[in-house]
Amino acid sequence: MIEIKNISKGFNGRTVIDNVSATLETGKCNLIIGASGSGKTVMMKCLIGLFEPDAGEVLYDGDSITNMNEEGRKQLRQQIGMLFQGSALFDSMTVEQNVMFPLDMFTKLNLKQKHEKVNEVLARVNLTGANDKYPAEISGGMKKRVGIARAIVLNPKFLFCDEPNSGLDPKTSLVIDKLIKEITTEFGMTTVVNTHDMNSVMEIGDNIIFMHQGHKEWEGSNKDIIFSKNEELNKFIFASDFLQDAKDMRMLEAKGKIKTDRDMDEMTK
Ligand SMILES: Nc1ncnc2c1ncn2[C@@H]1O[C@H](COP(=O)(O)OP(=O)(O)OP(=O)(O)O)[C@@H](O)[C@H]1O
Repeated sequence: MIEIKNISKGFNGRTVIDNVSATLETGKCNLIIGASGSGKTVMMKCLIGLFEPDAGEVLYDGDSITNMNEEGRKQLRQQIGMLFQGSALFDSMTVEQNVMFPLDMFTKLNLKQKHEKVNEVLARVNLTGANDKYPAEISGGMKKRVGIARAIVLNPKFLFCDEPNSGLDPKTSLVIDKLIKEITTEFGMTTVVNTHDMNSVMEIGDNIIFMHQGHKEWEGSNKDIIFSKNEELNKFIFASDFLQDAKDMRMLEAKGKIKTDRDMDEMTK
């Protein structure tokens, strides 16, 4: 579990994160959503300790990263897996070498053990046999899966995914979303996803934090979102008329006002 307690952060006298508190739960996909510039990336950097907040603190399973010394942070970082926006694979390394990298850096496993671990995580992301390929030889979706394999190879307790669907088609995005959701449950990780992909929000949003102009405007699940009356959230989510119509339909459906396909036909006559 990650607890965010009254975090604020500013640059050059301008507040960018304004007194945000939230609880990011274990075994769940916690999404940080919001328009461009709303503070999602700054928030994520405060969470993983890349930025020092001006006020407030972040607790990992009760331990405050804000007050941790360098050694404590180093140990914590080994429990954190990161999936970067562009996958951030090393182009000159094979898939296997990319996934093995954290094992080389942070463990004393022998080569046989490292091979076993790499093969185990590659199998988990459905990339068995891709060991010797180079990033340039695989698709964007496969690169993300290699990125996920590398992020989970040290069995992290916390997984951070920055825009995991950027550059992917909707079908491949769904595969990546489902994979993130599955491994989160399977390994009991606290997963934090920074996104503005509405499909992801609806698909994997167990706990959604909506950022607006640096503050937490709304919090809820993908089940709550459709009924939210928050004006800013609705403006953000239902930015197109098509989505607004879809929301109206879903609400009628949920209230039992649309019962059959024939009713739907009547309504659209
Ligand atoms: N290092 C920095 N120095 C000064 N201002 C910064 C810095 N990093 C971010 N900002 C400002 O903080 C605000 C929030 O930026 P942030 O990158 O968190 O937005 P975001 O919600 O992640 O946007 P996007 O979806 O486009 O990535 C922006 O106005 C940005 O210009």
